[in-house]
Amino acid sequence: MIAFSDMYAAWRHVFKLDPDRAISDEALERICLSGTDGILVGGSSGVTYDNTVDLMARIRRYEVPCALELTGADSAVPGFDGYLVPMVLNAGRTDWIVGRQAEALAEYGSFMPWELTAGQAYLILNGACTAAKVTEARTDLSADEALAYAQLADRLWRVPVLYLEYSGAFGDMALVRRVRDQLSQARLFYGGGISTPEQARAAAESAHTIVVGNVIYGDLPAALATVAAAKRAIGAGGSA
Ligand SMILES: CC(C)=CCC/C(C)=C/CC/C(C)=C/CC/C(C)=C/CC/C(C)=C/CC/C(C)=C/CC/C(C)=C/COP(=O)(O)OP(=O)(O)O
Ligand SMILES: O=P(O)(O)OC[C@@H](O)CO
Ligand SMILES: [Mg+2]
Repeated sequence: MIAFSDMYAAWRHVFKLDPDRAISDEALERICLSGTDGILVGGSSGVTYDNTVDLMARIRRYEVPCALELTGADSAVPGFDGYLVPMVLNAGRTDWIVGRQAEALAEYGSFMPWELTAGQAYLILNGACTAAKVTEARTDLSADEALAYAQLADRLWRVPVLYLEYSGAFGDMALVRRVRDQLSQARLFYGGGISTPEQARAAAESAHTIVVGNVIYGDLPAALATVAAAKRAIGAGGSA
């Protein structure tokens, strides 16, 4: 069996599916057979055990790797290929950085499949997205501040995944590249506003892994077209 760390280290393109949003069987089949490297299951609100287990079971009809972003102990469903635990570096309150995670681990840590689990340091840079609002993130960062948060996660905490989150808006690719270029060991995930092949390609040339979410629900053909574009991108994806 392939280790989870080897699995996500090979991801250049993933789709993010939200358990709280409806998707037809036909659309799900096209997503799972698209050639994407993996499916991330996660959302900022309305994620429950029932809607997560339901979505996982539907994705499991296909061979595509599938990981869960753990946003609450209540929705920690067994059976995924891997688990990512978000910690929001620029959250307004410490409970979104380490507090809620520590509370969940105090209660359920002995049940954690650690060999399938990785920490995921989020830097949220679009103040209008749900995750920014929920965590009261300080998103008006200078480039130097963003780079400092990235160094903290990568070099001090040695978190294996750093996630630049612009959910709903296409981000600053020059900044994404600067962050990637200074990383020592973390893999850089970029997500936010990718809805065209050109954006997918630019993002895939700037980050190691790109995450495509909302466009799935608004324009499925556009979402599917991001896969080939990311795979054609030159450079970044192969190495952390
Ligand atoms: C694995 C398993 C079976 C274990 C069993 C034992 C068990 C229950 C262990 C507990 C595990 C654990 C450590 C849980 C901690 C969970 C927790 C409270 C984590 C904190 C998560 C966090 C910081 C959430 C804030 C929001 C955030 C960063 C979400 C990430 C996902 C995201 C940004 C999705 C995009 O959201 P979307 O809804 O699409 O947003 P838009 O509206 O902008 O589109
Ligand atoms: O939904 P979009 O804007 O594609 O962003 C993807 C992902 O980063 C959301 O967590
Ligand atoms: Mg979304």
